[in-house]
Amino acid sequence: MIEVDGVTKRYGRATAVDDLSFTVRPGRVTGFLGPNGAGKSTTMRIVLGLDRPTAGRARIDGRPYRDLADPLRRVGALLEADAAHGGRRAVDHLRWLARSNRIGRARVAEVLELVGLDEVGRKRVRGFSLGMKQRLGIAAALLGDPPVLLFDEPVNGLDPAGVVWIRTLLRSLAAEGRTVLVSSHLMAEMAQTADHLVVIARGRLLADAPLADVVADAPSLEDAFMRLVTP
Ligand SMILES: Nc1ncnc2c1ncn2[C@@H]1O[C@H](COP(=O)(O)OP(=O)(O)OP(=O)(O)O)[C@@H](O)[C@H]1O
Repeated sequence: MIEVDGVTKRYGRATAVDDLSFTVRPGRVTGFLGPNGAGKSTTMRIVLGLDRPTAGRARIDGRPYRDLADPLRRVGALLEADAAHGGRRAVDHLRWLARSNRIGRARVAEVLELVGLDEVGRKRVRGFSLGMKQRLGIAAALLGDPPVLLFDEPVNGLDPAGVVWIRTLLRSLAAEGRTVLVSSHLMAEMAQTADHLVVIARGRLLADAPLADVVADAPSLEDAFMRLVTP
């Protein structure tokens, strides 16, 4: 479970997140939607302890990120595809992450296979396409087999087969009882992937409801979204 509780984040005089509260529950895919600059990435960074809120707090399974021992075993995240150093081999990047969280080497081979990178694991990351880097980021997120997962725009750079693959993966992670929060601008994709939606704009909560409720009176999720975010 992810709890965001009265979180505000200001950068100077600009308010990126404004007294935001919501809970992401296990066993379903929760889509995190909002226009550019709505505060989605900032919120995810705060949940992951990468940014400090100006007010409020965020918890993962009841604890702030900084209190988690071996955090990769508690929460996995894909924030940006370029997190691995270009000069590193994919397998070494994952081994280094695994070692830092007391995860066995066998799991590295497992996640490489899971994301379809087993054949290129010994290649350097700088030669990877954006889609391959995205898969490597997903492998890192899954490394600790965590019950909580956050994905920021995971289908960026993926070809149509990759988009279907990530949709299937997210759905199966939720079906296994994990907590899955995924941000996206692709409404048609979200309509096929998410069970529940959290919609924000200008850092404020606009909707926290089942997908079916959000689209109930609209021809599509895109229409429902535009209605919600248009002031
Ligand atoms: N480090 C920073 N310093 C100053 N302003 C920032 C910083 N990070 C984010 N912001 C601002 O905070 C607001 C929210 O940004 P954020 O990246 O969280 O939005 P987002 O919903 O993830 O957007 P997008 O969909 O475009 O990725 C924006 O106005 C952004 O310019």
